[in-house]
Amino acid sequence: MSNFGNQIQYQIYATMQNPNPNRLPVIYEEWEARAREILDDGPFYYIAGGAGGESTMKENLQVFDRWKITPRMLRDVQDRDLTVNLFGKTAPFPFLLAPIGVQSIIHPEGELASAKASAKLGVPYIASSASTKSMEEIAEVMGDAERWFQLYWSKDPDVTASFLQRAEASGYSAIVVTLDTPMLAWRERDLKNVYLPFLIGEGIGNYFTDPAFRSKLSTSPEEDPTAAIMHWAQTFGNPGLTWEDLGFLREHTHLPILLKGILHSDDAKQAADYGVDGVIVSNHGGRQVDGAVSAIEALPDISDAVGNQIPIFMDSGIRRGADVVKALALGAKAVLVGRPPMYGLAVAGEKGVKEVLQNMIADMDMTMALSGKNAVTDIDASMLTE
Ligand SMILES: Cc1cc2nc3c(=O)[nH]c(=O)nc-3n(C[C@H](O)[C@H](O)[C@H](O)COP(=O)(O)O)c2cc1C
Ligand SMILES: O=C(O)C(=O)c1ccccc1
Repeated sequence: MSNFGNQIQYQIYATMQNPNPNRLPVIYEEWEARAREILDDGPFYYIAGGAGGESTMKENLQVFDRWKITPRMLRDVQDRDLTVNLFGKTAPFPFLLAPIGVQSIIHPEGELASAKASAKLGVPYIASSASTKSMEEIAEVMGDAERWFQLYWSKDPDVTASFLQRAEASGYSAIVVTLDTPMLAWRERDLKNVYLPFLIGEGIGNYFTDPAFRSKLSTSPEEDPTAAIMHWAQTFGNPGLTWEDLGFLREHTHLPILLKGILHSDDAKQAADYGVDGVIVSNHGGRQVDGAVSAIEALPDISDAVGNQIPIFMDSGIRRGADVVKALALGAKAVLVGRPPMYGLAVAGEKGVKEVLQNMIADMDMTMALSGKNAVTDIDASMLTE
């Protein structure tokens, strides 16, 4: 039990008595604006941009406003419980760090900085297949802190099997299989800026260190990086996959398997029928299908369909504490945060990631308390009206 939000709020006001002109932002939009000042066009828009005309990306934020919380009074919210049970382990908060590739384009320390910040807070870190640092390097800086591995299911089954084996060996405790990105979408900003991080050798740390990947090259990535990058580009995604292929993953890992990118309740049902351990309702931050339904809009149907069978997670548009409360009320067990901590990374490295996460947790805690709930697990749809 805690009053996390009050403590963070107190800390902020305590330092304000000694104002520092270089203080880190508090407001989400200011983090984004500071990141914009720091990063060049290519990397900034790689992060901030979406697919096509970015209508889904905008919708991801706007749809949260359709739902209203009706706060309840006199319900003893002094000591609150923010913990959630994730596959048999207690997580301190209903938050995970979303898998984000190529963090070296944001900060020189890349994934190591965000992984360390997550580890310090106890927020599970989901390492992307497309990390610039290898999954083993990330694991090393995290000690025994909770971490999951996000799989981009390669066209080469040997590479997929090798990634699963390496993830289990280096202490990752769940596999997140991202299904919405068998290829990168039409992203106008990146095409305009002629910017694709992989072509300059960023975001392929897991592949260049992988024995199965290396065994398919006639010259090593160190001798001929261009050939290795070309081979990566040809095998990175697999648009030929079907539901029947899920058995391959089960054969190659003992870890819980979650499917990321689910937006239709029939797909969620199919996932549950295939024995998958969880789903992540997500439209990839509006980066894949422009015009796709927002994740928060898709969540209630999916919760109705499979909520009592498997845990449901959600991302795409979480910016503030109230967004988290609404997502939990609509059926998510926990949320993934993506762009906000990445702006923190751009502005202040590890410290920035920690600050963004901590403030969002504090905001969530206080919104929950002021709405009349003293435990994350008590948050339900009765709090909301449309
Ligand atoms: C720069 C960037 C890179 C991403 N890389 C990955 C990735 O490697 N794997 C993945 O599953 N999702 C990736 N995502 C999607 C996030 O995991 C998450 O779904 C998305 O950021 C949620 O939207 P939001 O950040 O706007 O809330 C990426 C997102 C961004 C912004
Ligand atoms: O940019 C992305 O959204 C993404 O998911 C990705 C895909 C491949 C490599 C790096 C990131």
